[in-house]
This record gives sequence, C-alpha cells and structure tokens, in this order.
Amino acid sequence: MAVSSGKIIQNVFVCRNRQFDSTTQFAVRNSLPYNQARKLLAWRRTGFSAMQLHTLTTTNTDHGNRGGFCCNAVSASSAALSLEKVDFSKLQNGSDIRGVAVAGVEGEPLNLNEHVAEAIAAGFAAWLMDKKKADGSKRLRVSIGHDSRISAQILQDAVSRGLAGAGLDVIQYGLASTPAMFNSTLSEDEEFIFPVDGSIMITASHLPYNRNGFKFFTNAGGLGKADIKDILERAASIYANFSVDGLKNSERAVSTSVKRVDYMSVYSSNLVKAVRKAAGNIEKPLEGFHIVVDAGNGAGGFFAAKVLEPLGALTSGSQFLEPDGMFPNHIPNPEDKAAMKAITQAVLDNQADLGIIFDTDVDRSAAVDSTGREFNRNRLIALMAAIVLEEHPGTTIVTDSVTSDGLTTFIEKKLGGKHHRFKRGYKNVIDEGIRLNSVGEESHLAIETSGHGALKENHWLDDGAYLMVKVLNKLASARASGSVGGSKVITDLVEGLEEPGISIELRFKIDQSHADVKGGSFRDYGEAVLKHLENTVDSETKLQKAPVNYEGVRVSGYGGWFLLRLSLHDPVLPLNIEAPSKEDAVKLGLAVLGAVKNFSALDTSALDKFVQAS
Ligand SMILES: O=P(O)(O)OC[C@H]1O[C@H](O)[C@H](O)[C@@H](O)[C@@H]1O
Repeated sequence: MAVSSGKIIQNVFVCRNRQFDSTTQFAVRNSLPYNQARKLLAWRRTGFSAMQLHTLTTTNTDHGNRGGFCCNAVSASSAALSLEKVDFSKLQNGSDIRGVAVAGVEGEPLNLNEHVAEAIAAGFAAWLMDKKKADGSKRLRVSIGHDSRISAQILQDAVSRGLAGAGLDVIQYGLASTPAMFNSTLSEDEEFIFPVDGSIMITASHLPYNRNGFKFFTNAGGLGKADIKDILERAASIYANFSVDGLKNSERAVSTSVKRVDYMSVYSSNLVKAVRKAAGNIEKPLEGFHIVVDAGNGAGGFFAAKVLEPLGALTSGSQFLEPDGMFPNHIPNPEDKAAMKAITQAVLDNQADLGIIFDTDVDRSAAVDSTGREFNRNRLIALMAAIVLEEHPGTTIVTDSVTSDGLTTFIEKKLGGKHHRFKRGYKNVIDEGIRLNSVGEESHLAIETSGHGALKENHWLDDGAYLMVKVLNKLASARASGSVGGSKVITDLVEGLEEPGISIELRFKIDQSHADVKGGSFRDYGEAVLKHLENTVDSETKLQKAPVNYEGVRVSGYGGWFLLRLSLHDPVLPLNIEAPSKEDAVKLGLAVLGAVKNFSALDTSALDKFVQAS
C-alpha cells in the first residue's frame, strides 16, 4: 500500500469545550440516528460542542480512517467551566490511567473530565521534557490516538491543549490502536512527522462506555507504574494552579502546533508488508482464504479493509467493524464468552477459514478456526508458543499466573521450550520477558491469558494485530507450500495440548467498610487470607503447593489446581480452579472455602454457590 495515501492532513485548531444550550442539543439530537442520540444524552452532563458532536458522528460512520477526516472548530456558545476537587492518585490503574469520563452512571462520579485530562497531558509533557532532557532547542512531538469511546473526542482535544500549551508539537492520529501508538515512537518517516518523542493512547480497553483513560509510550516502551505516579503528581499540581478565569480566557495559541496524520494507514501497510515478506514476497498470499473479523465496534475494524483485503483474503461476514463507543453488540474483549460466541458464530455462518477478534484498542486478540474452535486464553498461548518455538527452538515462553498445567506440559514436553509462569498483568509479563533476556535467558514471547502478547522481534510490543499477523503467516506459508485452504495448519499446531474438563474464575470481593478491614488496607487483609490459606494447605496431605510460584497461593490436588491471589487493582481475591471434572473442582473449591470461611469481610458467595450446585 502506498504510504502517500496517509500524509499530513491539516492543522487543527483545538478549542476549549463549551456546553451548548438545550435547544441546540434537541435540534442536534433529533438529527441523529438512534445510537448517536443515545450518546448525546449520555454527554449532556459533561458538556461538549456541536462541532465535536459532528466529529463524533463522522468518526462513527466513517470507519477506520478510510479517507474522511474532520476538523474541530471553535463553538460559539458560552463556557460552563468548573474545577472540582480531584484525587489524581485514584486515576492510576497500574501502568495505565483510568477514570470515569462520562457522567450518568449511578455510583460512578465523573473524575476524568477535560480539565483533568488537560492537566494530565501537561504533566506528561513536563515528564517527557525531563526524560528527553529537552533544552528548548528542539520542540518535542507527541502523537495522540483514541479508540471508539464516546468521550474520545473531548479528551483528545483536552490532551492536545495540555501538550501544545506546554510547548510541544501534537500530531493527532484519530481512531487508532494502542500498538500503533507505540509504533509511532519507533518507526521513521519525517514526511509523516514520526518518530515522535512520546505517544498517548486514549482508551479504557474493554471497560464500560462511561470510562476512559490513557496509556503512554516512548521508544523505550509503555510507561511503568512509577512514571505514571510521577505524571499524576505533576498533573495534580498543574491542576491546582488552574483557575476558572484562566481556563476561560486562555485560548492558547496552539493551532499551529496541532496536526493530523493518517498514521493507521502507515501502520497497516507495515503489517501487510510483514505478511508478504514472510510468504516470500507474494503480493496476495491470502488469496482464497475467507477470514472474518469482529472488532466489537472498537478500533480494530481497519484490519479487514487495510490488512486482510490487500493480502487477498475475502472478509465478507466480518462484523461490528464500525466504531461505536456504546458497544451495542458485545464487549470487545477476547476473554468474554459472549464475544467469543459471536465471532465463532460468524465463522460457522460464513463457512470461513478463520475468525479474528480484537479488544477495543487492539492490543489483544484471539482467533477461531474453521471448525469453530476458539483460540483464546491457554489455547492462544499454546498456538503462539508453537509458532515462536518453531522459529526459536528451546526459547522461554513467559506467561501470566493463571495459565494451566496442561500448557506447561505442552510447551515443555511437546514443543521443547521452557514455560516461565510469572505474574498476572501484561506489563509484568512483558517486563519479565525483557528481564530474562537481559540476564542471559533467551525469551521471544511474553503472553497473558487475557490475549496481550508481545514478541521480542516486535520490540516487545503487545500488539493483537501483530499476533494475528503471525497466524496469517502460517496460513500463507502453508498455502505457498501447496496445502489446501482452511485453518488446519493452525489447529494442528496445538495438537496434544491437554485441556481441563472444567475451568472457572470466581472473584471474592473484600468489603472495605467491614469492621475487620476498616482503618487498614484491603491488601493487608488479602495477604492475611492468603497466608492463612497457605498454612492450611501445608497441613493437607492431598494438596501440594506449587514449588515455584510468583503470585498468590497455587496448589495442585485432585488432578487439578487452584490459584488464589490478590487482584492487581481491585479489592478482590480472584480464584481460578481447573480440574478434570466438576467433582474434582468442587473438592478444590471446598478446600479453599474451609480455609477462608472465617474471614468475614470476604464475599465467597460465588464459591458457596459453585460447591452447592454440585
Ligand atoms: O488482577 P485482575 O483484577 O484479575 O486484573 C488483571 C488484569 O488487569 C488489567 O486489566 C491488565 O491490563 C491485565 O493485563 C491484567 O491481566
């Protein structure tokens, strides 16, 4: 694909958002299709401009940057600004920022409005200038992209103001994937103004429509927890110095430093080139394959038109490619049962060779073979491990903690690799892959059951689209070597993977208002539960603690295993059980229940129900 189809589109004027009056709202709402009208209602309390609504609807109907671009403009109505007290530290979610960006959901007050977003962007700008030791002789540049959320536009404008106000150049990519944003810090093309010094993706992954957030990148990768904390602290002091008058009056001179580029075309064309190269420079290596894509109305719809079709694949029957931040069809999440059912049905209905599904911001993916067999969670890891171990015999595969025993046997006995089961959390898994290499242990793949997977060859970037490119390479090379169509080559790669009869995850909430927790931290309480469970297991002859374990308490018994651990972010103890049968799973469940029953701030009702239903 010719890169020149992208290019710089235009300078963008980024104004502060204004609330428009109810007559205008009514007029605009009545001119909208049903979905957009619902979005407008959701937005009433947050305030946004008529032009932004125009942008929103254009984005929604003009999927995947297929050539249409729209420009923000200054709206005319009066400002309605307020600066509420915000606890910035609450916006940290591990190595991401997440918050409530749309008001109206009970119990979920808005804490990520445009002013907060502007302060966070200014905080990132300050952090980046320190990091890059910018001395003012060169303007730093930052790219901004977003997924399909209804708050995307307002946050993109606010972030642009925060960056440009700090003296940085801003390049907006519009609807984009998270991995593409990281990529823009790495690849080079001055004509398209990249590499950028930093990048911001506006996304809350698969969370409900009212949430949003940010992920940050430099060419060293995604920012970690400590950097996010630093940025939020800087943002809090910047915000403390905002004043209503200052915000009203300072339409800062940012218009010259904000531009738009169709970067997704560049990124997609690189994926196309990668598949062509792997297939021996064949122009259409997927000719004859029928592949359906389910983007769940997130940002992944580009994959059908901009990757699969140029490679020759038929994509009819693909679904939910249009961005729609209300996610009306299913949650864009390859771990979600309804989402996997939807893509499986599409594969079967269309008699397709393969199905591909992405999460909202395309850093996660899963596949479905032509028989309707799902390749997510452990099976996706087995598939990727098989592909990577063919290329790098003996390499270590790093995974999260909830992977199955059968996967270890498969990687080690069948594929001849090493399985390093580490902690939950994509950043933990990726950082561990990088660390292993730095201490001399070769690792080429770090992957989570959630569908986040990163390859060393791809800069350790967790890219759902790139994982699927590796799968496409297998299809293409099978075709090149004369095999007939279909996805048998994929199915065969996981042959021999032992799968449990039953696999469940139950999540026990810790009641933070309970007298046993009050005043203390839920983490301490959770740790106490885990310690007690560990002691109980030690005295149980039928249960054995995993000899090597990095997170929580993992125990084998009754032909299966369980893992109880603290959630990375929430006051929750997730319990995973896998066993040959329901009966065995219940025995494991009862062992857990027996150990934790006296912790009355822990809600184990889901486990009670599970063991009683046996
Ligand atoms: O610990 P949990 O609550 O199960 O959450 C764990 C998950 O948290 C986030 O969503 C991360 O992006 C995932 O990489 C991680 O797997």
